[in-house]
Amino acid sequence: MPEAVLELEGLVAGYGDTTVLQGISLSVPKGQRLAVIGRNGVGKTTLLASIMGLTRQHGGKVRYRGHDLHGLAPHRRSALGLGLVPQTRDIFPSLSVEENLIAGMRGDASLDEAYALFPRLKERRRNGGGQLSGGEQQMLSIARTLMGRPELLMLDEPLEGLAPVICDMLMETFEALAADGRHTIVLVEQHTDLALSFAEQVLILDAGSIVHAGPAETLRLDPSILERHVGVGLAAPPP
Ligand SMILES: Nc1ncnc2c1ncn2[C@@H]1O[C@H](COP(=O)(O)OP(=O)(O)OP(=O)(O)O)[C@@H](O)[C@H]1O
Repeated sequence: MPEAVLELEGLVAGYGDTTVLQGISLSVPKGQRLAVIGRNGVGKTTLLASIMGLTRQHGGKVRYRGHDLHGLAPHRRSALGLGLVPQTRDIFPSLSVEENLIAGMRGDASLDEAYALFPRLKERRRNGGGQLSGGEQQMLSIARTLMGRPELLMLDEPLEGLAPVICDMLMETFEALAADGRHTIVLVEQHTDLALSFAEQVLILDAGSIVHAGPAETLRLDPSILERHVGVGLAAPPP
């Protein structure tokens, strides 16, 4: 059994006095690709934000490589190896692409590496973050997070609002990151078909609780589980 990179035990967390996550337990082994799906507002973003230390933890435990993260600020969690690409694509609009990347750098991370992953960013390196298209901003947000050398990479709806050709390119990038042996990936995604084709394991959240957990294959073979918990089936395969 590979070592667990991330373990949650009865995590209760939310915003101020309000609890959103109602006791989440999970274990993510090193190198796994986990997808988290569920209807709008069920707590997917709150789950990633809580692992990163951006919400109030009311109870339970978050462990990264066996270390209890309770009370640790987000930047300390980044330094340990956690990385979040937020839904809001947090980039500095007034800094250039290159300056954004440099701001996120840690250890032996290099600009060449970011540009090899996303050649488009090299072409746009002198442009301001705010001048980029939605797809380029997402590339920059992902590349900036990778500059922090995360071992646990959490992606919050990275395809939202992007053209299909960009979605395909980003999914290929996630495949490559998952295959390089250095990343454990947690993907929150509304495109259920893409999430299931990427992931090995899937969690379905509803009202802040896990209502289904298991291999992606189970959901591909029995889409009624998705219909029950997410309200959508899978797209029919092409003829
Ligand atoms: N900053 C916040 N302060 C207070 N409540 C919040 C905050 N952010 C989210 N919530 C609430 O927490 C609940 C879960 O929201 P969350 O964004 O985690 O859901 P989600 O599953 O990611 O939804 P979506 O798919 O729409 O992004 C919702 O009821 C939402 O209104």
